[in-house]
Parts: sequence; structure tokens; C-alpha cells
Amino acid sequence: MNITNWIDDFKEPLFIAGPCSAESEEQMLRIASELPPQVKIFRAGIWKPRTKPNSFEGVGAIGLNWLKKVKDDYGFKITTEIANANHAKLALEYDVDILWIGARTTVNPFQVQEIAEALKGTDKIVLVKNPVNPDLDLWIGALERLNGQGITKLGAIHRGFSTYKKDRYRNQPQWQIALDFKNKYPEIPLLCDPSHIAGDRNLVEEVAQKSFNFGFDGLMVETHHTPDEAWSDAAQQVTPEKLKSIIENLKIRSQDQENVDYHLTLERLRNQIDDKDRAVLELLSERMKVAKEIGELKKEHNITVYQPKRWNNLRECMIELALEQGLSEEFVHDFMTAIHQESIKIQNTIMAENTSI
Ligand SMILES: O=C(O)C(=O)C[C@]1(C(=O)O)C=C[C@@H](O)C=C1
Repeated sequence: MNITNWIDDFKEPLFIAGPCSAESEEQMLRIASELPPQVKIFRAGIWKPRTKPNSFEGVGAIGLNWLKKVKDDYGFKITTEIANANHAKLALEYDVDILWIGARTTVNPFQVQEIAEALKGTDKIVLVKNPVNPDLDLWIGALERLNGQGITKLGAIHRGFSTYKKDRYRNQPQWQIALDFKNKYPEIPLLCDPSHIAGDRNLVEEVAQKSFNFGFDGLMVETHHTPDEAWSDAAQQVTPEKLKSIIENLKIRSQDQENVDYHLTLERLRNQIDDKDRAVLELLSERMKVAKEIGELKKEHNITVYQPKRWNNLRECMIELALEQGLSEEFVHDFMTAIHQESIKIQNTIMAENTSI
């Protein structure tokens, strides 16, 4: 993708804040007046895609006037969500600085294409939230559609993934997907939306810190002066005061640093990791050779590759051992499953040798 660096124009890290929904001009100006100085971009949703009908679906285009007032009176850059070509045209007309595409829109390539065409050639910044389902290609695809229309100031927002079963968080972070994104497109700024991941204002801070531990470039935090009375997403909005304390407490970590002691110690530890990884690989190779021998034995005696009883026993024993060794059950389960899958694959290859299938 052809990407223009825009984030360096802002003081890093980038903080975007403001209410989930614009409710009135008074509400917008009040929140704008109370936001901490680190916040450079004011957000407010004016068209709100909601799960159920009869929920508040946003004030509509009138909110663009209120956003403009926030920009004129307080000097913020302004941003809002656009969900169709008409929203895109209106936002451009009102000179909204940054546009974002929400998770429920990113899932729909037709809609994204329509928006991309409506924004064709704009030098506005466009941010794309991950789709509601954990699909990295769909996320990247939306950015590519925008880029295909000559939009080069792009950014991504990680807002977590929807699941049927809710647990601690409203939307599962599945950080690995965002990290894979960052690995693939290091030149595209990656922001975190801790409000939508957390779904609970008491958890916003821990999610925000985690994203900074991973090297995200900024945050978009839903902020309301009276969150309990907010017309949408009341539970996850924080007050401007709370946002100030979140920002002040954030540990901002750098990717690297010059410190000699740090580098010497890191190198010593990384050498240890290299040795251990090599030893693990050697052991894995030996294990697969044994699996191969078992495969040959099974073939000779016409026995099935898959032996569920043995596999279940083995996995359970390993998990027990893992816990004693201070490893997590989930990790050892996944690790053993990967080993077993490979072992089965090898044995299946042996079964197929010298046959027509
Ligand atoms: O014990 C066996 O029968 C094997 O072939 C080994 C092994 C394994 O890799 O651990 C592979 C396949 C079976 O489903 C169970 C276990």
C-alpha cells in the first residue's frame, strides 16, 4: 500500500476522545472544554449503527455543526464515524479532519468500496476499525479499498472482536490479530479503542496500558462528562477527569533504546532463548522420528492413525506436568495439539506411501 505518514504531525502518542454519541451542542462543548490537554482529536458519533432497532441512532447531520463548533472554539481536530457514501460526502463537506469506518461497516466490502469511492483522492485521514469478526484479511481489505482510491493517510483501530459468550470484556481483544496487522503494515498507525474492548469503564485503563505494552500508536477513548446519563454505551464511557488520570498513569514504552546495560543483558538473555529454541527443535525432530516409526508399525498391522485414548491420556498428563512446571494449561494444550496434528499428518503420509491415495 502507498501510505503517507501523518501521525508524526501529532505529538505522539495520539489521543482521541469525546462522547460515544453527539447529544447536543451544549454537551459537545462541555466535554471539549474538560478534555485533558494531551487529547488532540475530538470524536463524536452522529450516525450510530446499533444492534437493536429503537435504540438511539444518532442525531444525524446536525451534529456536524456541533463538531465544527468544537473545532472552532477549542482548536481540536475532529473525527466522526461514516457508514455510507452519503455520510462520507457530508463529512467532507463539513471539513471533518479524520473519518473512521466502524467495525460493522468494515465487514461489508460493498459498503467499504462505496465509501472509498465517495472519498476518492481525499487527503483526509481515514481510520478503519477491525471487522466485528476476527478476520485480518477483511480488515486489510478495507484499507486496500481506500488506498485503491488514492487515500494514503490511513490508520487502523483495534476495537476487539464480537463473540456470543461474553466474559470479562465486551469484545475479545485477540491481541495476536492486531499484532499480526502491525507486523505486516508497520507503516500504518495502529490505535486501540479500549472502550469497546472493555465495555466497562473500570477496565478501560488496563486495556489501554496493554495496548501500549504492545507498542500501539494511540488511543480512542469514549469520554462523557456524565457517563451514566449518556444516550449510548453508558457503561464504557469515562469522565474527562478519569481520562486525564488514565493518560497520566500510562506507561509509554519505546520499541528500543540506546542504554548499553539494557542491550548487554538483552543479548545475553536472547542467546539463552536461541539455545533453548534450538534444543526444543531438536527434541521435536526426534519425537517426529518416533511418530514415523509408530506410523510404519501401524501400517504393517493395519491400525488406525488416530488413537483417541492414548492422545487424551497424553494430553492430560502433559497438562498436569505443565502446571507443576509453571506453564499455562491453555498454552500446553495448544502446543501438544499442534504436535499431535503434525504427528498424525506424518503417519497419514506413511499410510499413503506406495498406494494410489
Ligand atoms: O501413540 C500413538 O499411537 C501414536 O501414533 C503417537 C501419537 C502422538 O503423536 O502422540 C499420534 C497419534 C495418535 O493419535 C496418538 C498419539
